Amino acid sequence: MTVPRPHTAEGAAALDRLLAEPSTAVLAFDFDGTLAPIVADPRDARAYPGVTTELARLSPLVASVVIITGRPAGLAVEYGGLDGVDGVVVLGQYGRERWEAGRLEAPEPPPGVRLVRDELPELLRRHDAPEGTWIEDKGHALAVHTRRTPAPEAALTLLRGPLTELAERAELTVEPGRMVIELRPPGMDKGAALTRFVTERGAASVLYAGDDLGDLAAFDAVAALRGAGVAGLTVCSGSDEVTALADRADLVVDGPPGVAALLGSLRAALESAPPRG
Ligand SMILES: O=P(O)(O)OC[C@H]1O[C@H](O[C@H]2O[C@H](CO)[C@@H](O)[C@H](O)[C@H]2O)[C@H](O)[C@@H](O)[C@@H]1O
Repeated sequence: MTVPRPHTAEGAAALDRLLAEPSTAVLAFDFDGTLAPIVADPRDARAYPGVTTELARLSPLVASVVIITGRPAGLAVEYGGLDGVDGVVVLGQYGRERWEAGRLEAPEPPPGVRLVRDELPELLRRHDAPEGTWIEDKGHALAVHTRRTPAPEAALTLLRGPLTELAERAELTVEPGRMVIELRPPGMDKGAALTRFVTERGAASVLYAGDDLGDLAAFDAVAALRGAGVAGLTVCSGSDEVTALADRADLVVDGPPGVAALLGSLRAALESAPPRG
């Protein structure tokens, strides 16, 4: 199984560096839509078959494997079976939380989160949110999901204005995503989280794979890291729902099955590489 070739020169150079010097490479992944297929109920999301095993085999071959997700870190660990991946780090809630070796670090949520928690049900009633609209309370943030309504895009359009107004009053950030609008604390995003982690590890190369609008900040971070001499490869887990990432990515694969295949090909290439030295 050969590793698919990125279609950009920068991406191809980063892949070559990653394969030549894996011990200085960071492999970073989003969770939903990238490692786990999108499902109607967020509580049913699980890693695509084979993904966790491939991550576990890749982890000792590279500097670090890190998951950067909008999910609470503990939930991503549970849904992804990530406690079976030695050395993995999970940066949850867009980088506010850090899970590593079974320990979770998280700051207190800002007071605006409580305000949103208190007001959101009444706001949805007042604006006739359709049947199927669902509030996901993530402790540090709240997400309003419309995937299970009869017309998810129309429901998002209906709620976008009122949710933005509430977020402003609560001094929170609006994070749009796949059939979801999240109200979350400002001051951190996946780009800042990725930059901090790559710098902490002193990596010479980074691969970042994502599928949703929240991953664009990480793509921006990869571009900035290139300017600082870190070889960067962006991978889009492609879908019909979000096209903005495919336009920016060095490599586009076919959703979580494509990501799983990419992991397998990387692992096979690294395992078969002759020892260096
Ligand atoms: O950063 P991610 O790991 O991609 O997490 C982003 C959000 O993903 C989840 O919602 C999305 O996946 C659900 C399950 O497939 C799907 O039902 C929903 O429509 C998607 O928006 C999650 O529920 C959010 O908390 C995450 O922030």
